[in-house]
Order: sequence, then structure tokens, then C-alpha cells
Amino acid sequence: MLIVADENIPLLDAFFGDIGEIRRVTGRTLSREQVQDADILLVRSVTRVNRELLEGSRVRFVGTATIGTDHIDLEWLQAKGIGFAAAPGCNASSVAEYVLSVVSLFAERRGLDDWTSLTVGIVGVGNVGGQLAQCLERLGFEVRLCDPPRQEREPGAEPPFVSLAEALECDVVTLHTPLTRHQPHATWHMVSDPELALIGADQLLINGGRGEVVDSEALTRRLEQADAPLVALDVWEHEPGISPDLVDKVWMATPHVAGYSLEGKMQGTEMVYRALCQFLGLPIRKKAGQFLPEPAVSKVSFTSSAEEDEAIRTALRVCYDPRRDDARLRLAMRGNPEQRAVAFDLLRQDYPVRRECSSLKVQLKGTSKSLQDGFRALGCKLKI
Ligand SMILES: NC(=O)C1=CN([C@@H]2O[C@H](COP(=O)(O)OP(=O)(O)OC[C@H]3O[C@@H](n4cnc5c(N)ncnc54)[C@H](O)[C@@H]3O)[C@@H](O)[C@H]2O)C=CC1
Ligand SMILES: O=C(O)C(=O)[C@H](O)COP(=O)(O)O
Repeated sequence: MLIVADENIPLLDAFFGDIGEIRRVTGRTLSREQVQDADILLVRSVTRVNRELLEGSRVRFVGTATIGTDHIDLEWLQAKGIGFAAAPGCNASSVAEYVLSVVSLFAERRGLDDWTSLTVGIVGVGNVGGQLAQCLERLGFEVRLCDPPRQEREPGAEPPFVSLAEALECDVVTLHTPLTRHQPHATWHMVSDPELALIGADQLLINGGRGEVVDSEALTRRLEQADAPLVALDVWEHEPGISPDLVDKVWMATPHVAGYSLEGKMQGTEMVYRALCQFLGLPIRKKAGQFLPEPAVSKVSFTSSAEEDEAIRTALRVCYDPRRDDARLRLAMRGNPEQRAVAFDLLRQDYPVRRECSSLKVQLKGTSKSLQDGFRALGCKLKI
């Protein structure tokens, strides 16, 4: 059995080596010829999987080691009877930690002693938005949730869902919707001139979903105005050929790596492996956890003199500080368009190991119950 797989899927040999022969390919440039003789195709978000790629091939199962599926023509796969699996929720914690870290930097920039005084509007309350909401609420933030598809399915939800306009009143607005184009509540350019006009200079807009959810030309125009909000973009229109002008204008610019924790990526591989085993009728023998290495930083310690917010933010940034990715992306924006696109993909391909808060043991000596609860909300292991 031939498995054609994106070279950027971690642990390919460990998970799939005894299922079939693996042919590693560059996902961004995968061609029809490279998949013609494949039985199984494993991709990431950078490969468009559709009729043009697969017509006439032997492929009978496609797996994407990602949450998002906007790069896959699901209808066509179904019509052709080709099996499919994604990895829902695999890197949700990673994205939530990215948002928390960005919010902590925003609070510092605003000179806030208590970061939980910020209100947070979450747009798209699925695996990522839901996990983020839970964590923020446990930390003591006031959160507003906007998710029209869920609102329709759950009319009596408590607290009630809010509209996009109401979410845009919050100090921080963070987008976690899928990219959709042809269905009710489609998200393509969901945030454009009218929505951007609703947020002002004291606010922060984060996009951790897909670049095309925000109209980047409208955003560029808005960022030229005196009362523009701060913006943190992890995802961009036209990746990898993103706009250097927009990078220049946003406050925090990262190269689509919010979900790039080692845990998140390895869980993505595991979920596709499990689905493939099920498809082929094979026993499931492996788990991502058995391959996770020891983290570089495994323990941090706080004493009774630790200031609460400060302690949480320090631990968060031990795991992930987006300023490093921001600096690297800005450097990568030098050069001509072709060089910039290559550099964008390279930043993602050669991404340093990043571990989630769950890998961190936190020792607390004589600290308050609310600080302990705060670390529990982050998913850290506590030693009290
Ligand atoms: N930046 C990154 O590295 C990553 C980005 N993502 C993106 O985040 C998206 C969301 O991930 P999950 O939460 O796991 O997906 P999910 O499918 O669990 O949740 C998405 C939620 O968005 C809601 N939604 C759909 N249309 C909406 C609209 N117009 N307004 C508000 N809400 C709407 C859905 O009802 C659903 O509850 C993925 O589809 C993917 O594109 C995912 C992982 C990493
Ligand atoms: O899981 C998703 O959805 C994501 O956005 C991934 O983090 C994207 O990673 P790549 O597939 O582009 O490596």
C-alpha cells in the first residue's frame, strides 16, 4: 500500500511505517503525478484536495492532520466514495494558549494591573473557542460568545449567545470560525469595513481562524486611520504570499502557528492514524503520548510573594511567547514576493519545539487558592 504524505506531518514513520510504504512530498506543491499511484493521501492545510488533484488516482482515503477542512472538497470525496478524516480539536489547546498569551501582552500594553478586567468576545465557539471560553471564565474574565449556528441549534443556551456586533463591543475580540463560503452564516470576509468600523483604538482584534474571514484590504484601510484598533493576526489572506504592508500595520503578526504546539501536531497525526486504522480494519496500537519527549522547561516555582496575574502570565510565556514568532515573520517580509512566500512556509516548516501548558509542572509554596485555580485553568500540573 502506498501512502503519500506531507513531509511536515510529524511521526509519519512511527505511526504509518508498518501500514504501508510512505512517500514524503511537499504539501504546497503536490501534483497529480505524485498521487496517481497512491492508496492513501495524508495532507496538511496547504494542499488543496479536489478533483484536479485526485481524478484518475487510486486514492481511497484522505486524512488531514488539521482541524480546518476548507482545503478539502468534501462533497467531491463523498461523491467518489473516498474515505476522509480530519483531526477535530487536535490543536485547540495550542490556539487557546496563543490567544491567552496575546491577551496578556495586550493587558501589559494597556498598563492593566488586573488583566481579567478585560472583556473578551469569542466569535466561533467550537473546540477552540469553547476551550478558550472555559479557560478565560475560570481565570475570572467576562466572556461573550458569538456563534449563530450554535445559537440556532441551542436556543435556550445560558448565557445566551450574542451577535457579532455585540461581541465587537468587547475589549478583545477573537475569531475562531472555520472558513465557509456557501452556507448560512458563511464566514468569508465576515469582518469587513462595517464590522471594523465598530472597533476602536482601545480594542484588540485577534484572528486565529482563517485569513479569509477578515477582509484584509478593509483591514489595511482601517489600520491607516487614527483610531484603529490593535490587531493580532496568526492567519492571513493568500498564504503564503501574504501582504508585507499588512504585516507592517498589525501589532502582533505570526505565521499561522497558533496551533503549532508539539502536542497539537502529534495529536493531529494520531487522530488521522486512528481513522485510517478504522478505515482499513486494523487494530489501533499507538498513541501520540508515547512519543512526546521531555519538555525543555519542565518545572516552574512560585512562592507566597508571587503576584497572581504576573505568575500566570509568566508561566504562559514560558510555554509560548508570540513575540518571537512576530519578530521572525517581520524579518521574513524582506525580499521580493517569491522570497517572502518561501520564507513564510520555511518559518512554519522549521518551527521550534513549542510545548503546551499541560507539559509544565508548577510548584506553589504558600500561594492563594485562586492562583492554584488559575494554573488549573491553564491545564498545568500542580505541586502544592
Ligand atoms: N491558527 C491556527 O493555527 C488554527 C486555526 N484553526 C481554525 O480554527 C477554526 C475553528 O476551529 P474549531 O473551534 O476546532 O472548529 P469547530 O468546528 O469545533 O468550531 C467552529 C465553530 O464556529 C462556529 N461558526 C461557524 N460559522 C460561524 C459564524 N459565521 N459566526 C460565528 N461562529 C460560527 C461553528 O458553529 C462552530 O461552533 C478551524 O476551522 C480552523 O480553520 C484551527 C486550528 C489551528
Ligand atoms: O489545524 C488547523 O486547522 C490549522 O490551522 C493548522 O494549525 C494548520 O497547520 P498546517 O496544516 O498548515 O501545517
